[in-house]
Amino acid sequence: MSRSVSDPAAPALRVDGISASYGPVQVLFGASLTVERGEMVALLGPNGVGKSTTLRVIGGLLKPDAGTVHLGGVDATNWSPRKRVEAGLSQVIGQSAFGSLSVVDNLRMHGYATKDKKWVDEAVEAALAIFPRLNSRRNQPASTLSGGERQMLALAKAIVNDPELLVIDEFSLGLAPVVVGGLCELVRRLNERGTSVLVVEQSVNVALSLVHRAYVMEKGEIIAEESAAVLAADPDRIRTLMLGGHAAVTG
Ligand SMILES: Nc1ncnc2c1ncn2[C@@H]1O[C@H](COP(=O)(O)OP(=O)(O)OP(=O)(O)O)[C@@H](O)[C@H]1O
Repeated sequence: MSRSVSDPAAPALRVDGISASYGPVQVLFGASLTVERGEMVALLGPNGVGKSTTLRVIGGLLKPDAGTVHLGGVDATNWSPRKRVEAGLSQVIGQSAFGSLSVVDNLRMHGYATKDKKWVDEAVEAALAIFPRLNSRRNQPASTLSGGERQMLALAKAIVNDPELLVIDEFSLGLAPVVVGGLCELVRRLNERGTSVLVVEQSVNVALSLVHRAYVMEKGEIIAEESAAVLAADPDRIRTLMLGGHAAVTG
């Protein structure tokens, strides 16, 4: 499926009624969410409620028991992870890199889905230009990078993919606030260029300062959906939701 086949009027991502399990243990119970084109959305919730599992289903790393995943209006539920990447999905999950390869080679490898290798070279340089710190370590093995530098590399890889939809799991984890600020700025820039964004983020403040809209998940279900500005203005409600409170939403 090439990117051009997707429907420009359709949402970048539509997850509809997803249920998923690890062996006999069901983790997701009919979760639904949408990311419109050009939108930045957060998926929030307490630990262990199924946020990362939702991202795994979106990326094709876990097959759902029920429900569908549409990318750009096209049913991608049964697509391989690779086909989803080719359709414009880029995921930043953890800080995985090929440790023995240099920063530059890690970035080049990430352009594998792109046929235009000249474009990949340009994209690698453009991505490195955004991160001078990473650029100064361009020929160093990825295994020698600090945590913050690895997150920069993970986002730089996403840029090389030039994604329609960027999905990020926990980019602020363990990073200094100044680094997180820089990463947020980069995500904003990508979004301004047209990339839609879905982010799972432990820090509610970081997430709400970045996104337009947020969903809150509890026990594998979406229990609230709100504009980020409305949610940010109501710290009591955020606290209740993040502690896992159905009552706060329905009441
Ligand atoms: N590979 C796995 N095998 C079995 N159970 C798993 C696996 N991965 C996650 N789980 C379980 O599924 C549930 C949901 O996990 P998930 O990682 O999706 O939650 P989360 O909301 O992302 O949590 P956190 O915010 O702590 O990262 C948890 O109970 C977790 O222990």
